[in-house]
Amino acid sequence: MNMLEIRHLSKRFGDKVVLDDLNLVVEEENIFGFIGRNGAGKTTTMKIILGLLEADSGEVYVCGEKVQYGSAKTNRLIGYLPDVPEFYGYMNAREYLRLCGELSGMDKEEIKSRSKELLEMVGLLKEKGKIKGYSRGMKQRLGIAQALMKHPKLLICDEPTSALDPLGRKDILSILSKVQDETSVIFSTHILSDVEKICRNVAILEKGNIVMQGNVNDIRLRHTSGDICIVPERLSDLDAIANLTGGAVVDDKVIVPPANSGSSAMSAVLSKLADSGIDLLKIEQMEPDLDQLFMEVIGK
Ligand SMILES: Nc1ncnc2c1ncn2[C@@H]1O[C@H](COP(=O)(O)OP(=O)(O)OP(=O)(O)O)[C@@H](O)[C@H]1O
Repeated sequence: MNMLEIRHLSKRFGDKVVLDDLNLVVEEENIFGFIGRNGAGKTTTMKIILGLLEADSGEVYVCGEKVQYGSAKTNRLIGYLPDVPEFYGYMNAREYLRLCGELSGMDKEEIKSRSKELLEMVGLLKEKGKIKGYSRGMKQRLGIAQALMKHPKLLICDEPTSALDPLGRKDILSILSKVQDETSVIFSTHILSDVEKICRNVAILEKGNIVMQGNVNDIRLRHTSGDICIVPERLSDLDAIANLTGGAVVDDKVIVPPANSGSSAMSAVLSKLADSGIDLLKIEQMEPDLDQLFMEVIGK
């Protein structure tokens, strides 16, 4: 079943078109990366999915159920972590989760056991202090726990790592990796290295539309330049390798473009080097990282 289906969604604010006939399907899966630069329309899309914002046209389905603007019915299926989660600072984490559980109609025992389980998962079980003393990373972790209280089928996280330092980001990524066993996650961000670490599939939102979508590894393979990078054990062998393969010396490696190595690039290069007696540290086909791809697809 599709966790999320967006059909022909359009939204403008005044004259500004933010979403322009947007179509997107997120299947039941692990972690889906929703990528777009600042102002691309990620938060707008999420607010429409949550029924908090009215679309001009188009439809959104969560687990096959149609989202109605102003109705919270489909939100029982969704856990939401906003980009800047708000809390009652005078409470501690346990009190806050208890309040969230009570407001959503969970019974006492369930609240107790689920809170304990989630606080343990996000590393806050032993934290007794008030939320007002929490770091941003701790608040994001508590936000994830709160969003998961009612075992949602889909967790939507709006830029959960953007304001965090590298350690805080690492914590959140590792928590989301654990969450995926139980819940599909949509993870919006403009930090592509985070996406590469945990997402299997991605969609890139640009100018109100999805300009690229698919499996991260397939996308990388599709866009590989075919260049082969060769790193010799001895730098003195660089020129000899370049001569044998038709490549060029770049810093401490040789880059062989595919045109010089025929259709089966790697085996052609390997056979040219086979009898040379040159020892190699590394030989690999180069793949672009998501940052490069992102710049390519948004035309920068
Ligand atoms: N209520 C509003 N009224 C007018 N313009 C709005 C409103 N909400 C969003 N916008 C505009 O819509 C565009 C998309 O905003 P949105 O917050 O969805 O982007 P985003 O991809 O989430 O960006 P960011 O990464 O900066 O959060 C922006 O140009 C923003 O200024």
